[in-house]
Amino acid sequence: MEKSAWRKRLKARRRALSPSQRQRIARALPTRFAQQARAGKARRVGLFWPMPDEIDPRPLLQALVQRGVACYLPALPLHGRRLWFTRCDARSRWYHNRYQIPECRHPDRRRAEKLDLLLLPLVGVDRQGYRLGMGGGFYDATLASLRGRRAAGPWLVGLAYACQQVEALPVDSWDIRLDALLTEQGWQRFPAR
Ligand SMILES: Nc1nc2c(c(=O)[nH]1)N(C=O)[C@@H](CNc1ccc(C(=O)N[C@@H](CCC(=O)O)C(=O)O)cc1)CN2
Ligand SMILES: Nc1ncnc2c1ncn2[C@@H]1O[C@H](COP(=O)(O)OP(=O)(O)OP(=O)(O)O)[C@@H](O)[C@H]1O
Repeated sequence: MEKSAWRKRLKARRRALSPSQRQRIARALPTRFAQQARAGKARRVGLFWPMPDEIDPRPLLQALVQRGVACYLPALPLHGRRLWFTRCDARSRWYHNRYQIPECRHPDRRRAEKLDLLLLPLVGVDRQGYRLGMGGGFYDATLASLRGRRAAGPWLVGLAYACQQVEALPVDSWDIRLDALLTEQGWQRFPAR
């Protein structure tokens, strides 16, 4: 099956969750997140503002900011696909990007390489940690510089509903593999290559 067919199937799965299920899962994320020692130690964490049907990281964002962790949200670049990550705190100025996703402005804007941990949105993920996104190629392009020297970059953690994981997805040469996955069922670590 092609990536486009997988996207359709997996988007339908996450769309089927009820509002009360979504809310329960979102509220439990701060506790779930803290159950992994490496996550608890991260000082600079990249998250995302949810698009419709995606898992909602906002309760986690709020909990981390309160705990003094520096949190960052993706911002689309003017040209190309390499995302910026902008600090999210009381000083941030909010606006909507061209996909109507909220983004913020802040003097502290950095590249993914300069985060300790990056939570990635996804449409699907497989047993090996290969990720299927919305098809924009943004995260793949953002993380391409880390290919082969992953020790230098952030810990790459997919954040998704458990129903988004499947046995195996089609893989292209540019696809990045996740280090771990966090779902409502807990943490899963993928073996290093
Ligand atoms: N929450 C969140 N933020 C994110 C991403 C994401 O997947 N989730 N991205 C990850 O790359 C980037 C934005 N990527 C996007 C890629 C494609 C479309 C897109 O095709 N939108 C269509 C509707 C898609 C649909 O409903 O199927 C559109 O606007 O017409 C939107 C955003 C950066 N921020
Ligand atoms: N490192 C890269 N070099 C060249 N092209 C790339 C790179 N990364 C992604 N692309 C391009 O991005 C397009 C979309 O890729 P893909 O379908 O794998 O995106 P995705 O992982 O689903 O999206 P996203 O990362 O935004 O969530 C591909 O057609 C490819 O041309």
